[in-house]
Amino acid sequence: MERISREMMRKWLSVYFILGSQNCKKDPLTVLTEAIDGGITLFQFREKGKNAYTGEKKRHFATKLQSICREHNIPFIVNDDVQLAMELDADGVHIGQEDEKADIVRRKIGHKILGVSAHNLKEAREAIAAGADYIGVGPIFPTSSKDDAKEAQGPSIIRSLRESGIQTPIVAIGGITPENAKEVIHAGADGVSVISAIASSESPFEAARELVKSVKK
Ligand SMILES: Cc1ncc(COP(=O)(O)OP(=O)(O)O)c(N)n1
Ligand SMILES: Cc1nc(C(=O)O)sc1CCOP(=O)(O)O
Ligand SMILES: [Mg+2]
Repeated sequence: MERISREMMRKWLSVYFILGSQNCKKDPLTVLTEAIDGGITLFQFREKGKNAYTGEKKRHFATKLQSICREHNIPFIVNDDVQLAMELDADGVHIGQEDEKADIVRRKIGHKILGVSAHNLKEAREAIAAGADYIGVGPIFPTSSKDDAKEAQGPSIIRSLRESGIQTPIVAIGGITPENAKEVIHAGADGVSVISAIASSESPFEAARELVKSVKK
């Protein structure tokens, strides 16, 4: 397996859905299936926070979500837990500034996809130097899905990273909805990453479809 190309990475980032059991009003497997039918392009397993599964329950839950992704050719990314990603032979890992160091993770995962969170130009440059395939930039808008989220920076952070010469694929995250998704794409993001816009929707299928439409416009 080779490192993913930037072109393919940009396509996969288009509508990137993140989910954990704690985010769902209904059965998470149904939510993921509906979201895939609605057109999501990438999936992240993020099982953390209050009442999150741990140990064998977490692993078992992850394998169920991974099977659904495999059936539909949607790459499966694991948040934070590099060991789980390797055990499951996931397609990649997403880590933040408080997680294991990106260069160490890159060595552990070989050519699997590596996503790294960055909040400014310095972090973005370091992530890229360490081998990130994409960077996750946020929160763009206020979010209630992450307890320790930083202050929202608005789409201008994406524009500023692009103007500073960052060409690595970027996905915007935090408070993104079908209504504001266009703004971050116009600012230079390759895609949008969401939890609540899909997971808290009455219809994850419709929500995903609306996001796909907004990102394409
Ligand atoms: C696509 C994407 N971007 C950013 C994050 C946030 O990662 P991190 O800062 O490590 O925070 P947690 O998600 O681990 O709470 C992400 N998960 N995905
Ligand atoms: C997981 C995560 N990371 C963020 C960051 O800023 O790095 S914001 C966030 C939560 C995104 O959820 P929602 O789409 O419901 O706002
Ligand atoms: Mg993290």
